[in-house]
Amino acid sequence: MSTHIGAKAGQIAETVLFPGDPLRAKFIAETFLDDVVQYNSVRNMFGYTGTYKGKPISVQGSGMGIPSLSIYATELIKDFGVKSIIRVGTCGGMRADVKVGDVILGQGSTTDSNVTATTFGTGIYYAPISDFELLDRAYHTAQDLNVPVQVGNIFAADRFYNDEIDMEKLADYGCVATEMESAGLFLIGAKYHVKTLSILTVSDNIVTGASASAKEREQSFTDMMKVSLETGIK
Ligand SMILES: O=P(O)(O)O[C@H]1O[C@H](CO)[C@@H](O)[C@H]1O
Ligand SMILES: O=c1cc[nH]c(=O)[nH]1
Repeated sequence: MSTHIGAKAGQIAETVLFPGDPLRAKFIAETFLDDVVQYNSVRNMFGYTGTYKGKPISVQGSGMGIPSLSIYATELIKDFGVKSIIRVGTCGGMRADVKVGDVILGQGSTTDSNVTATTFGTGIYYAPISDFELLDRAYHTAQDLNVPVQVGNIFAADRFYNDEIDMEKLADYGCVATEMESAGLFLIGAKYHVKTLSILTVSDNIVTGASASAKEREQSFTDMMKVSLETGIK
């Protein structure tokens, strides 16, 4: 048991799917996994281990934002020996052609969070990137499943409600979608030499104002979930 995860040693698989919403973790476990055991309910940040196509895999809620995700990612790695973490998240499309329901693979993540600056000090603008092997696997898995994906730079924002940032300029420089965790996850992956990736579904579009409901965010993004599960067990 760690400070925030009430699992016993050996209860968490080496590969973890990592949605922000703990109810999305519950949905993935109950919908796709066999022989499921719930190992965590501390703070209602649900965590489950089961098997997918006979292979062990865990699903753990991360909460929202880099500070919350960092707690769970660090404990998964340091206290439970996790080797691969795949974020299974929602995001806002930053261009009009990035539509609700589209699946995005995070190649790298730009951020306004201080985590990169406080890790390396003044003048170093570290560029957090995902693990290429996981990215490559997810890309080809999506092709096999006939799920169209876009691959790109994810803007991980510290604030969900934010009119201070020039999102148009970021989009012009290649940012595809915005969410709140990827840069923190990729940074922790680099620190502990653990594989990390973000597989995201567009839940709304910040240019057009299109939006999915909370129920859809929790349950209906099954393409992303299948790509994540297949990537996780390969
Ligand atoms: O749906 P999740 O995975 O929580 O991801 C997105 O949704 C939350 C904001 O509504 C933030 O955590 C953001 O990154
Ligand atoms: O963090 C998020 C998640 C979804 N949509 C956004 O615009 N931001």
